[in-house]
Amino acid sequence: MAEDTQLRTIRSDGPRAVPPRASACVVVIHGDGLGRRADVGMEPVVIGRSSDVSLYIPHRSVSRRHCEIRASAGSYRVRDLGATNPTLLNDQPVADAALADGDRITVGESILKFIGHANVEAGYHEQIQHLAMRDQLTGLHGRRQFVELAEAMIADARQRQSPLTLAVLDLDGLREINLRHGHAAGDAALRRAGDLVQERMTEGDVAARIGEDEFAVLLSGRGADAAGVFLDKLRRTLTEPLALAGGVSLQVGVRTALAELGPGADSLGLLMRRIDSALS
Ligand SMILES: Nc1nc2c(ncn2[C@@H]2O[C@H](COP(=O)(O)OP(=O)(O)OP(=O)(O)O)[C@@H](O)[C@H]2O)c(=O)[nH]1
Repeated sequence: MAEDTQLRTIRSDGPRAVPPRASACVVVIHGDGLGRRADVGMEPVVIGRSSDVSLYIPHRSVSRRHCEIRASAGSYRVRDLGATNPTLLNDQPVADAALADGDRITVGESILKFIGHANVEAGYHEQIQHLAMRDQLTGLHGRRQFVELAEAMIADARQRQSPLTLAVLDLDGLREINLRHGHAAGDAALRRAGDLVQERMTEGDVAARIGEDEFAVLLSGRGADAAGVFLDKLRRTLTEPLALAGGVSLQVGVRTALAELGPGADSLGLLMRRIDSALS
């Protein structure tokens, strides 16, 4: 404390210049979908309740395809897509109108804010979203985000009748590792598990740390056989000794389970129930 008071205040020209971002963005600031955001790039951002839109708000006051935001000749526009509860722009019904930085767009019971690409707030929202949705240790999605993404993926796979399998890994002995070698060693074991999951998953898959020592991967387009191969390979690398500084070598155990989407297991809840009974 004393040291702090003796530190000289530096002269400063204020915050460093924030480079403008490549695109504007829209972020949910109130109601369902809070914190969710989307960049408005070349493709329009469609906002709605359908799982295949770019900004998904799972609330029944929101139409499946409610409105869209698009870049148009150097500016941005919002267009209502025939929503049951008309889209509002700064509290007024809107059919198609230009957007200005800071405009509020009401979609059902949620409110979104449009943030122009030169606004420092755009970067802030991106970082806050990352902090809120990601597991800070592994960089994977957290449980809440996983549930939302998984529900959308399951709805999509059912509609397209495409295979989908939930694979779960549960590390064994983390408590013991923490006790014997310290929390940093336990963190290293978790980080390695997260890295290996990320290395082995392919595009379209979603991975998350869903519990203290539990990881889930939703394998898109793959049935139980392919998921079994994926899990076996992961288990083999994960159970190899992990060498740490000071000559410490960790041996982590792993239990795995999988559940394929199908009759009797057609929701995330039912897939998780199968996983839980296989792991217990
Ligand atoms: N190092 C570290 N440890 C954690 C973290 N989160 C949870 N833990 C610890 O992980 C342990 C998880 O408990 P358990 O699931 O009973 O541990 P386990 O020994 O792996 O037992 P099982 O998974 O039931 O086989 C607890 O001791 C937690 O304190 C973390 O982020 N880092």
